[in-house]
Amino acid sequence: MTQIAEVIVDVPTMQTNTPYSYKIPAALSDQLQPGMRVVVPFGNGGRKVQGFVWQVKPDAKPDPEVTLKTIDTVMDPTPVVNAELMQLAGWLARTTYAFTITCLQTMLPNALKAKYQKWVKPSPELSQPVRQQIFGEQSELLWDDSLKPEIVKQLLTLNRQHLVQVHYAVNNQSHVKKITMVKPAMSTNELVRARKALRSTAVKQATLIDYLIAHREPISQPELEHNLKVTSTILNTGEANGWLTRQAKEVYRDPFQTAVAQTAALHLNADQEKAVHAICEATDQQHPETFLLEGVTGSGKTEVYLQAMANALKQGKQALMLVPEISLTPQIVGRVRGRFGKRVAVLHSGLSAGERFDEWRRIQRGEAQVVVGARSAVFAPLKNLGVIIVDEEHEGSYKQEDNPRYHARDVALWRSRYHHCPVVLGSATPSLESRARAQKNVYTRLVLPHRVNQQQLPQVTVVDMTEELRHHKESNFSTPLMTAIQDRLQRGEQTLLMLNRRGYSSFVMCRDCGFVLQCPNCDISLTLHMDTKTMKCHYCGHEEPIPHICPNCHSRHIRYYGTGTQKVEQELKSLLPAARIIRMDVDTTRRKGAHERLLRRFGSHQADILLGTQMIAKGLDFPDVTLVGVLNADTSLGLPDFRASERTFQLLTQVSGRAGRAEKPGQVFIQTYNPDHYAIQLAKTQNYEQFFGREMQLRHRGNYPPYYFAVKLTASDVDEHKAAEAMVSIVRKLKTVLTPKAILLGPTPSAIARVNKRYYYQLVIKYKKEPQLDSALFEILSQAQKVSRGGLQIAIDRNPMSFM
Ligand SMILES: Nc1ncnc2c1ncn2[C@@H]1O[C@H](COP(=O)(O)OP(=O)(O)OP(=O)(O)O)[C@@H](O)[C@H]1O
Ligand SMILES: [Zn+2]
Ligand SMILES: [Zn+2]
Repeated sequence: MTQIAEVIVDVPTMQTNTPYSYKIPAALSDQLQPGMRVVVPFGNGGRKVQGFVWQVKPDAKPDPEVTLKTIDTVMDPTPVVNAELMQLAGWLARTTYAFTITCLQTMLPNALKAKYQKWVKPSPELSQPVRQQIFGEQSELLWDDSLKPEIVKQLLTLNRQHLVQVHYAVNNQSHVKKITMVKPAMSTNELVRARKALRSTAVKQATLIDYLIAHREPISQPELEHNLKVTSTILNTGEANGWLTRQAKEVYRDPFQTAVAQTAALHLNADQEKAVHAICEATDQQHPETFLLEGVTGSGKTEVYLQAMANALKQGKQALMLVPEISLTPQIVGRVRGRFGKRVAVLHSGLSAGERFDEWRRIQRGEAQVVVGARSAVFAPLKNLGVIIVDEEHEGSYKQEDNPRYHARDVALWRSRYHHCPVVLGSATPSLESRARAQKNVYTRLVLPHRVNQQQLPQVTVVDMTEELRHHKESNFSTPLMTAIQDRLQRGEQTLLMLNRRGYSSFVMCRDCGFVLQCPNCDISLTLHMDTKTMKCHYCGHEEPIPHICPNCHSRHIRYYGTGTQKVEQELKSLLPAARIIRMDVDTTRRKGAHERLLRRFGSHQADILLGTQMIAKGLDFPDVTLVGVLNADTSLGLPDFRASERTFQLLTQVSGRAGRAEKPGQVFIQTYNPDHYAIQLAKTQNYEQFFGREMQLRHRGNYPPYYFAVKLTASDVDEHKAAEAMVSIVRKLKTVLTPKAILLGPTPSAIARVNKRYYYQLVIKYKKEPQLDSALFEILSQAQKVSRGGLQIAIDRNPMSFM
């Protein structure tokens, strides 16, 4: 009998969902558990790859015909993926058309992801002079970016001639941070004796012994050195003389730069009370119920979440709260920390890899009971969930755009079934999908129809910009909005101005020939960035200097078009020289913590106006903001996508909701060229229910989600022909398995047909029930794997956020 482990291996060019069998070496025989990472040989070259133990079979009877390879080493003392997450990975792979290995890696912090080092070593046949020239005295060489191109070229040739051998090593990147702790190693009496034996000139040593006599508890070395003003040399002496011992202690990196004041639970109003009660009951009865918490902006949804989470903790359970792009909502994180203090772990992309790894370990070891995080935090290894919150559940950022293309909301629902705990989906503007499910009683609807403290919703005015443009030219500000801003400045109240970023970036155009500078790699024009004085491509990152002469006709009449946030800021400064403005966009928030700093400055009244992109629309709760202006409501409306109206309505409602949240009433101006569009008209009255009814009718008529399911397939290749051909043959294949009721859109070139030198073709399938679709898609995927070395890539996106 042999001990065998089924291992999911990490081989990008040969992915499959089937695990490979490996022999377990005797040394690991009763150590190996599912969910541990291992290093295994793979393929004929004996190349080393990382894998996850999927299953351990203690008494397998392997096929005698097959010689099994043996596991090299194990990388973890305990499993890094627990039983629940293993099961979840399998489910994700099946439902998102992804590979299990990709799913497993997505669940783990980056520090635990495989990193490979390529090493090269000389074969015995390699001549001594060449060996000396390339390797010197080293027995092998790390093959990385630092190698000179000549050497790389030479190595490639030698490799083909089998005169050198390349092998891969798996690198463990999970560094645990440690500090040195110092503590006395002698009894007080012994230390007193040692003190007496010192020469009178040994002042520093005397200080150290005095300290050790007075303090028996360990202290960190840096702290001790700082307190006593001694150097490490003195501590070395102390250790050599046996006065003290030093020991490394594991510490966590602290991702929080600021402390927050503790808060107590607020007294709930009747609607909040009802909601909290329902959620707590589901937690207490271990009922995996899904709640849709539909509460207007400023209705106190956060307080409902906090009290539901507190109840879960009281039951000895844990709570998970997802927020969209957390770095964008530091206020929310502050509130959770204010209520639960050190029990909170935070996971988001703003953390360094080390900080993230430490937060993850605190969760895994059960040291954190509350987790707040963005999309991928839905995989936090909490073992005993009592409630899951998905705040702003309609947000598109919960859907991952790359493999595995999962939606965090779906994962949250899966985990709720696993843990038998409720999920709360909260929003002022729920996604149509969720609201439709509540309609069918699949979800339980909870409603907070009023703002807390009986405050009114803000008064919204829609400004017709075509009309405005007749009076004055080319300003970003209509007269009523400008008057309102001036009024706020006089009263010392604050203003929020939002610029709809999409399709609103600046570009340059030649006034003589109309030439617009395009990205050489993508079908999209380059964006002007004044801070770096460059033209940038937002898709592939290409960058070049701003042209001063037209590359096409050599004219000098280049015009800088469009109004990015920078331009609006300039105009605002010239119109209102006294106003203090904070600008918030990708450029001003790139540095770590910048976002939070800017918001703190605004919150403490160091500015009158916060001007920003979509990132200021959500979650902000500033009592003195009484005016909100939307400079261009239309750009998101103009997108040729079925969700364009929904997105626009959500955005306008959310941003309007930032005004008048405390005692003072709020006012909103929405500038638009489509004043009569229903999404804008209904955002004006913040009438979600009416918008829902209207939009559902349109979706029904157009056979769109949520009435239909959808899958989007994309084929891309550097050769346009190959991409198109692949799509055509996929369509041919699909037509043989689909029922006549399925609706195919395409194949067509994607909205941006070329990105980073690759051409994209797509197909959208709308369907209600297609029993054979899944298996057909998996077959397409695995066939694409086999030919993918040629460059063709196939992507499958179930329930895509857009059809573009
Ligand atoms: N029961 C209550 N009593 C007094 N104040 C409350 C109560 N509940 C919430 N608040 C306060 O009301 C304000 C708005 O609440 P909150 O930010 O939770 O609203 P929200 O529904 O999440 O809004 P949005 O969707 O607009 O972000 C907050 O400052 C909060 O502290
Ligand atoms: Zn590009
Ligand atoms: Zn020109």
